[in-house]
Parts: sequence; C-alpha cells; structure tokens
Amino acid sequence: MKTLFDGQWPDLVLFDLDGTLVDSVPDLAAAVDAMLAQFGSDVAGQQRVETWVGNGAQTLVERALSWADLSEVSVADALACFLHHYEGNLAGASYLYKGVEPLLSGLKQLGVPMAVVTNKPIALTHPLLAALKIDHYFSAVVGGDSFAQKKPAPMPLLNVMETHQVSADRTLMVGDSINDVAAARAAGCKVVAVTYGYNHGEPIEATGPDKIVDRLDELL
Ligand SMILES: O=C(O)COP(=O)(O)O
Ligand SMILES: [Mg+2]
Repeated sequence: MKTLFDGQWPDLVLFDLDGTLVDSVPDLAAAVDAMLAQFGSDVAGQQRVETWVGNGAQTLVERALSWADLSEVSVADALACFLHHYEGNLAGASYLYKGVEPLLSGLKQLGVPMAVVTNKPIALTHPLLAALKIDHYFSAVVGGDSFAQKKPAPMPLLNVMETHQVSADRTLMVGDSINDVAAARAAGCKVVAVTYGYNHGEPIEATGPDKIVDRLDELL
C-alpha cells in the first residue's frame, strides 16, 4: 500500500463492503431466492446471484426479475419482498474474508482513518457491520442511497474525502468490482482490487486497478 503513496501510508482508506470485506452472497442469494419463490419462480442459486451483486439492492432485484422472466411483477414489490427477507437474515452465513481483520486492526494501530463506501442500502449496512463486529473501525459509513449517486459515480467517495478533509491523491479505495475501480478513477484516487470478490463474473485484472491482492493483509 505504501508503494502507492511515495512510501507513506495513505491519509484515508475507503472500503467497499460486499465482496471485499464480507462474503455476503450466501445471505443475499437466500433472500433473492426467497423473493423469487414467493413470486412463483425457480430459485437462481448462489453462483448466479453473485454475478448480479454490486450495483445496489434495486438493481440486484431487477436482474433477478429479468432472469426469471417476471416482468409482470413490480420492482417495488419485489424489492420490498427481498429487503424483508434479507433484513431478517443479514449475517446468518456472511463472514469476513481472511485477511480483513488483520488489515483493519493494523491500519487502526497506524492511525489511518477508514470508511465504508458501499452500494448496499445504508439501513442494512450498519447492522451488518455491527453483526460482524467491525463497525468500530470506521469513521464514516455511506451506502448506495446515502447520496443522489452511487458507485461507479465518484460522489460518495468525494463526500467522505471532503468530510475527512483528505485530498484524492492521499486516499486509497479498496474494492472488488469495476464499480469500485471506476468510482476511484473518477474521484482521482488510487485503487486496490481483490481477486476473490464479485466482479459480475469477469476477472478484476481487466478493470486496471493500481494493485491486485488475494488477501487484504498483503497490504500491510
Ligand atoms: O449492494 C451491492 O450491490 C453491493 O455493494 P458493494 O458496493 O458493497 O459491493
Ligand atoms: Mg463489492
């Protein structure tokens, strides 16, 4: 990480959540499948749902409806149904990836401020971070509905940089998908990508991040 910042630690690190800190697809897929079953469809399964995650809850539900050919179902009804199921089981099978806790505690010891910038609805983000006991690491947490635009737009990243009074050239984004890389590029900050997340079924290399890691604690 230091090599990206002239041998120093960055002044702010922004973390994506789903696919970067947390393997949340088991619980997301369970909620998507419960919604699909409720509207009379076959279930999609974890592998397929994984390729739909990354652009927020509404897009996830739209992708599921389109896969299931449920054009007669309103997106609002399907979203409410998905959120109901997901809220009730946010962290049942979700877990922190290997290397996450060591990086978070390492950066905390170094005094580097950290924030979460996710496309997940903010009302679900706080309880998930609390359930996984990592909420105390972050000085800011913003969700996909916290601002008028979400990733790949730079707006949420720029906002967190501004509240921390840190410039883009001293900020690092860490993510798993093209949305994170594109948002970081648009915001003007460096970006590290992980190999293990959900990049819509595509290899993350193609998005051209500044660095790629298999585990986040490689960054220490
Ligand atoms: O809710 C999503 O679609 C995924 O959110 P992320 O930005 O944390 O990957
Ligand atoms: Mg992600």
